Amino acid sequence: MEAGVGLALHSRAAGFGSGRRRTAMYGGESRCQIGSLRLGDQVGSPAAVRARGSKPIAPLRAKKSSGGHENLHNSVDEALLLKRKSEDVLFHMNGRCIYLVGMMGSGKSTVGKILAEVLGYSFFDSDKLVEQAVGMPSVAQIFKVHSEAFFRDNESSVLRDLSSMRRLVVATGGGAVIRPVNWKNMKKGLSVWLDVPLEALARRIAKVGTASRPLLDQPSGDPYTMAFSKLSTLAEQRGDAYANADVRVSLEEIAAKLGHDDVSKLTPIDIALEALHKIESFVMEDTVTGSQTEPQAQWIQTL
Ligand SMILES: Nc1ncnc2c1ncn2[C@@H]1O[C@H](COP(=O)(O)OP(=O)(O)OP(=O)(O)O)[C@@H](O)[C@H]1O
Ligand SMILES: O=C(O)C1=C[C@@H](O)[C@@H](O)[C@H](O)C1
Repeated sequence: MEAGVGLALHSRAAGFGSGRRRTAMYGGESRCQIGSLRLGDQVGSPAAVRARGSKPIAPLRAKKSSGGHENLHNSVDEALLLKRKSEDVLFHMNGRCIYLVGMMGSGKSTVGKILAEVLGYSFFDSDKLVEQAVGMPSVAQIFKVHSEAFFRDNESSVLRDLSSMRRLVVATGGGAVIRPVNWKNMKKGLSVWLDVPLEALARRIAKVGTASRPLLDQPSGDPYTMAFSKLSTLAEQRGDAYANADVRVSLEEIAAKLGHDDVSKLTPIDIALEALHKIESFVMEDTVTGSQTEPQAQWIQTL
C-alpha cells in the first residue's frame, strides 16, 4: 500500500437490532426529542457536533508520518485489530450504550470517539449536552452563574434521557459517578472506567490549562502541582465510585503488558483496543450468566 493512502474504517452495526431506531454517527435517519435532549440526524452528524462547539470527529485513518512505511504498517495493523475486535464486541452488545467514566482528563472523549467510530455508534459528551440543555457555552460558566448543584441536576437529567437510547458511546462528566441515580441509568448500558494515574492526568491537564475545568481552576500556582493536588483530593472524595463500572481499563496494566515504562507512551488506540477486549470479556460473561442490564451494586438497588 502506498504511504499516504488513508485506511478508513467503516465498521457497520447493520444486522443488529433490526427494526429498532438506529442512530448511526454519520447520517442518522430520524430526529427525535427525548426529555430535554434533541437527538437525531443533526446531533449525530459531524456538522452538528462542530456546531455544539466540539472538535469534529476525525475518521480513523492510517496517516503518513515521518517514520515512513514502518509507522504506516503499525497504523494499518492497529486499525485492522480495532475493526476485528469491534466486530466481535458488536455481536454481543445488542445495541447497549457504552458509558465511559473516569477522572477529568482521563481520555473519555478521545477514546470514546474511537470506540464510537469502530462500533458504528454515535458519540456524545455529556458535558456538552448539559451546556446545550442549559443554553450556556461552557461548564465553567454554568458553575459560575448557577452552581455545581445546578450543573449536577442537569447532568443527571441528560444521563437519564440518554439511558433510554441505544448504540451510543457517552463520555460522562468526571463527577457523574458520585450520584447513585446516575449509576442506575448508566447500568442500563455498559460502563467502562478509564483508570489513569493521577500524575498522568495532572500532566495532561497542565498542558491544556484548567480554565475549562472549574473544579481544578486556580488563580495562581504551578499548573501541574495545582492540578495534581486537586485531583488527589477529588480521587479521595470519590473513593470507589469509579470502581462501580462494569469494566476497568487500567493504563498502568496496558503499559506493563506492552512493555512501556510510562503510561504516556500509550496511544488512544492502544487504550481503545484494550477497552474493546475488556468489554468483550464482560459481555460474553454477561451473556452466559444472563445478568444483562441488571444493576449489580447493592447501593444502587437501595434507591
Ligand atoms: N492516551 C493519551 N495520551 C496523551 N494525551 C491524551 C491521551 N488521551 C487523551 N489525551 C489528552 O488529554 C486531554 C484530556 O482528554 P479528553 O478530553 O479525552 O479527556 P476527558 O476524560 O474527556 O476529559 P474531561 O472529563 O475533563 O472532559 C486532552 O488534551 C487529550 O488530547
Ligand atoms: O470531575 C468533575 O467533577 C467534573 C468533570 C468535568 O467533566 C465536568 O463535568 C465538570 O467540570 C465536573
